[in-house]
Amino acid sequence: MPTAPNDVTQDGERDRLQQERDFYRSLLELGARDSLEPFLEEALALSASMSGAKRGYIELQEDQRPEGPPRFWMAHGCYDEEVEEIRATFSRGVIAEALATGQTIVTESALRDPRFGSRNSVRRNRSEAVLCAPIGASPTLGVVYLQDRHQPGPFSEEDRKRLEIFARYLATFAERLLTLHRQREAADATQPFRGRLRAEGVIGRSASLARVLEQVSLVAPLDVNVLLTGPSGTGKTQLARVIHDNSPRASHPFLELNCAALPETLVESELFGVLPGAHSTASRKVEGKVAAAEGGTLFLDEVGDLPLTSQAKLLQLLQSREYYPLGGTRPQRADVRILAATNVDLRAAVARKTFREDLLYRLEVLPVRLPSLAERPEDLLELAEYFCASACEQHHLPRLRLSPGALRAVEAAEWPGNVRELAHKVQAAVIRASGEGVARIERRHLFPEAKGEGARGPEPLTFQEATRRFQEQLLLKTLEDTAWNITEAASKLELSRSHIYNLIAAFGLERRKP
Ligand SMILES: Nc1ncnc2c1ncn2[C@@H]1O[C@H](COP(=O)(O)OP(=O)(O)OP(=O)(O)O)[C@@H](O)[C@H]1O
Repeated sequence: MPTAPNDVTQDGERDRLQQERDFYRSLLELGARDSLEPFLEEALALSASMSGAKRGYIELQEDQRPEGPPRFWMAHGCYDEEVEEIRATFSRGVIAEALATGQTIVTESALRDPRFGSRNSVRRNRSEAVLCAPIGASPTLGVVYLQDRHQPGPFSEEDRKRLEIFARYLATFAERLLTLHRQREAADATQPFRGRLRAEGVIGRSASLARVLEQVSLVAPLDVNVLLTGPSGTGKTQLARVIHDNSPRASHPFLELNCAALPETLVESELFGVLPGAHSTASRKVEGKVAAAEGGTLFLDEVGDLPLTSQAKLLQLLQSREYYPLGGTRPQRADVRILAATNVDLRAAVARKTFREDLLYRLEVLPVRLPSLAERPEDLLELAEYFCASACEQHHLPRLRLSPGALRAVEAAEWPGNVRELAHKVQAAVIRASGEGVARIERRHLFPEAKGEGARGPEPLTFQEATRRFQEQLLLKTLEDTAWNITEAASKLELSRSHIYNLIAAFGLERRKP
């Protein structure tokens, strides 16, 4: 039966109302964000889906310095590795104009627009339809920049009005988040020492970590031995590397020897090398780690497991800077800095006579103690988010996020294996969640072994959450089945295309790389 014109109008109105409802719901979720990265990502996806834009870019200028590079930015509609390139080619001319004037820029074709057509970035990027709205007015906090529509043609007047209203909301949210960010940065106790050190991979902002970085900044430039102590998995090896990287020896080798991983008979040949004829199987010269680290740093992990005979030889090396390779009769000179680490109490080992006291004094000229995670709970969430992002990058997965429930579970759990255990748990959760095709890591992905309620128990599913997950999985499957053809997916699911875009943004779905 043909549809009556009235029905068509009613359908259109219903669709419009539904879209509006979806939009305000997404806006509410956006307003509840408390960190900048997910906020920018969702804000941009929403702006793009609202206007049917293929690509987009959003930036916030923290200090209102339009001439400097933006502190926070995000691109949409491209893979991670394309972002840098795209960011460089997005029209700086259009963005700069919107930032400087506080006015929305809309053009059918930036390429043919006399205001922008001569700009290199516009020509390189062959920018056609562009819509760029400032976020906030006096001061302008940033811009949302949209380019190229899924449908041919320019952005409409309606698109412009909607983006301007949206940018007004964004300004309020962004201001709150920038203030929060500034407060957090001010609360970062490690900040004063990070300026003096190259320690980018060392995550955390607690006062205990700051003390460690302070000590490291003092010992790194000096040519003294350092003993790193602290429980297993707290970052001793990582810190040894930081000491080396920040020392005058940084351009020379950094070598590591795990004293516990080798049988007693091999430790010395690994350390000092072997000359031909040293024993029945030594037919050629084997270089030891001390020689290989010449001019650089040798890190002895689990030094407490070094056999007593090797301890005597190490002591000789530390005292005289000389050593004998196995089978050698002439001493070799060595220019090597020794860093050592232990997670056992070496004083107790001295008392048991399994570790030489004179060696301990030589090694711990400057001891640095790494705190356990329990001593710095304020670093937990940042570490978890960092390991989540690096696992996604390492496994070439779309960017997953830890749900609020998962983050609460991280805080509530105990981490006897410290940072290493946390890193492994988060990595496993990333793999489980991506295997299920969901975009958020839940508590059950982190602690699948836990049964029942409690800190590590699986999250009880509300009807609403179960429905949300079902929708997310169904949408993702349909998108994959249709090779992300939005029109086809919309027709299969009997939804409007804009509804599909809204859902993609709301669930944070991203197309997997082929
Ligand atoms: N503050 C940190 N920021 C980021 N990663 C960290 C941090 N601390 C530790 N890690 C990571 O945790 C893992 C374990 O750290 P590391 O091997 O340095 O610990 P360790 O104290 O030497 O352990 P062990 O005593 O077992 O030798 C490594 O992958 C390391 O990169």
